[in-house]
Amino acid sequence: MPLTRAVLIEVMTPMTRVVVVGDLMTDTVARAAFPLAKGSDTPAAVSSHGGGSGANVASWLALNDVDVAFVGRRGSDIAGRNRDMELMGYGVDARLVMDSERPTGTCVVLVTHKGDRTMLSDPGANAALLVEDVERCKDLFNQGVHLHLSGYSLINEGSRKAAIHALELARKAQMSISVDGGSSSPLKRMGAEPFLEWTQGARLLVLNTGEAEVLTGREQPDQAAKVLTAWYPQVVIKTGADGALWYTNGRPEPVTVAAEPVEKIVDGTGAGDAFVAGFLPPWLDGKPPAEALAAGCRLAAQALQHLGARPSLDVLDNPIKN
Ligand SMILES: Nc1ncnc2c1ncn2[C@@H]1O[C@H](COP(=O)(O)OP(=O)(O)OP(=O)(O)O)[C@@H](O)[C@H]1O
Ligand SMILES: O=C(O)C(=O)C[C@H](O)[C@H](O)CO
Repeated sequence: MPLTRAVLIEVMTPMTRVVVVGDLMTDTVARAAFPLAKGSDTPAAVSSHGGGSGANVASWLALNDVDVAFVGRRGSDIAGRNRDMELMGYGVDARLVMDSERPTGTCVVLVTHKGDRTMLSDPGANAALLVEDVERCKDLFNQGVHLHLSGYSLINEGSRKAAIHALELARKAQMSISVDGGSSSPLKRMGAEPFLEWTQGARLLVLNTGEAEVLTGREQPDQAAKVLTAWYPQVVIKTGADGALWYTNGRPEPVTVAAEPVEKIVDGTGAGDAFVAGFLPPWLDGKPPAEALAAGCRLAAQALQHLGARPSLDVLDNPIKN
């Protein structure tokens, strides 16, 4: 290829390849023998980690050398500063708007010694992501770039308009779009219809089995995937210890891939987000779905083997640790 000025500029200024719009949290993980007896003083291992589904996907993508930008909102507190530094440490182009009124989102994750979990979420600043915040990052929305929208942003009423705006910008720029289901309980409270309507035009929907059942009423993931291809060209359903499946209309059966064996599950938090980050790059490169599913399962298996939703960086060991 002749080395024209245009080629040189392209080589020298790598374009953002994936834009993630979504939630950013601090996860406080407490590992203990649950359930707790009333009035008990139970020993627990408590640690603080970066979290939030959107930020998790962006971090894992950056760790895997994908040019990625993250659009979200944080508080003007130490937790927010740590999260900002952490994202930059991973190599994410972090476009965080600072909220002077709300704290950085926090999620208390209670984990049993077997790795089972319950999460208590306070979205904080995430619930105030504005249309203007997304509009300010308009430069990121270009043809050839992929938008991954964290379903939490759509489900949360406070950030919904901003999430819908991001989808509109991406559609206008003819970007490919993937959306995840957020979480089954709030999705159920919101109802399937609005979710299906707002996310029209997405090329890929990624769900766990609970979210798939909420959206379709089908308990069997393969059945749910078939129903969903009436709305989306491609559907991926994460099936926990079974692995994951991919389906597109017209195929007799979904492509399924078994989960990566994990000897000891330490903490399941963020395994689904790691799966998405593992799946997207080969999928965007046009690799066969089985290959992309396997890459998703591999990254999810990594996430299952440590505490917290994404690997920690040294920045979290600073004295300003939250
Ligand atoms: N027991 C397990 N053994 C191996 N891999 C697993 C296991 N559980 C989950 N995974 C991997 O993690 C991926 C995501 O898990 P899951 O289907 O539970 O989605 P999720 O509900 O979004 O996850 P999470 O809430 O933990 O982030 C699965 O597709 C699989 O690859
Ligand atoms: O594990 C999950 O289901 C999550 O979605 C966890 C979130 O990504 C997040 O880390 C919680 O703040």
